[in-house]
Amino acid sequence: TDLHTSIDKFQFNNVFMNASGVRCYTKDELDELAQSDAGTLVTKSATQTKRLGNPSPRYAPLELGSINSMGLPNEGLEYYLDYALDFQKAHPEKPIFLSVAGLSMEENLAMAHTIENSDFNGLVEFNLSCPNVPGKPQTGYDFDRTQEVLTNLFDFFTKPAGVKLPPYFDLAQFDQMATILNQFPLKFVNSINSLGNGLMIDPETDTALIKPKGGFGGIGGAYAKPIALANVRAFAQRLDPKIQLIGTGGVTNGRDAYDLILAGASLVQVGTLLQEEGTVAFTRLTRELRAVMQTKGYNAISDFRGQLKVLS
Ligand SMILES: O=C(O)c1[nH]c(=O)[nH]c(=O)c1I
Repeated sequence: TDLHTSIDKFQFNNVFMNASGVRCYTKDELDELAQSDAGTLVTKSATQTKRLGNPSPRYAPLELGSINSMGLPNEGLEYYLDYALDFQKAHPEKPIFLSVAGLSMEENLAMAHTIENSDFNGLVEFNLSCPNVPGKPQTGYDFDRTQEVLTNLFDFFTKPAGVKLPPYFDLAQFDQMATILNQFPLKFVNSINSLGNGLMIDPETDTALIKPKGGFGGIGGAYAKPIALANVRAFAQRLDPKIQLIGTGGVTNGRDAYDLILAGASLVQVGTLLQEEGTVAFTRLTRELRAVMQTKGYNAISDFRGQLKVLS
């Protein structure tokens, strides 16, 4: 069994990669991802200039996942673009993802121009779903703004791109969002980002676990699995087949990854598990996914991608 997969013209030798924001802030972290069994990597969502983000404690592991309110700390777009340009020279066989998360439409368009005018030849992930910047509502929950940002973006942007979406919880929202996304030359949709604005409590002190926003933060890990599966499946059923799915959320073992692929995912991103287990998680996930595929008699990801059955 092999785990090679593709998005558009880009080939990957393994279906696993990191979720943006996890172990991908610095060159050293990115190099460690590149040296792991992951098929590729994505950089931390960038803003035009370096950000320190929210005050700590801003991340906490939970019994069934994690809570984070990092607040978009990052080294700035130039840092990650420089890394990407060096990386593609050294590893032409491994296309990577550059994630951007502008705090305004103007910032997103300015960063898109910078990337468009560069020699970057990988894929760009426009993060429309950061839940943790105080005072900044998520673009992904504002359909008119999403339509506007994508319209202005694709007026000039020609490099391969996709969007990172928040979880939706209503079928009418899947319909509305898919109708918008189908209007644009997107190569992929990455679903889901963390479950926005969760809250967890320290039992010793009756205090919110993390500091920012009175303890409100995005929830990841096993808590997110059923929502991630539904979002990937809903968009796979609604999007133009030219737009492929990246599945993110709730991957703790090979079977969780298998399920996201059944739902329609062409790549599987790992967040909380990677944060807690380290890049060795990709070795275990690869072994476990191969084992599930073997049991089912599948040799390739394409044998079962999107083949979720329903009861008739
Ligand atoms: O707080 C963050 O930095 C963050 N945290 C998340 O859980 N998702 C995001 O897209 C971002 I930009």
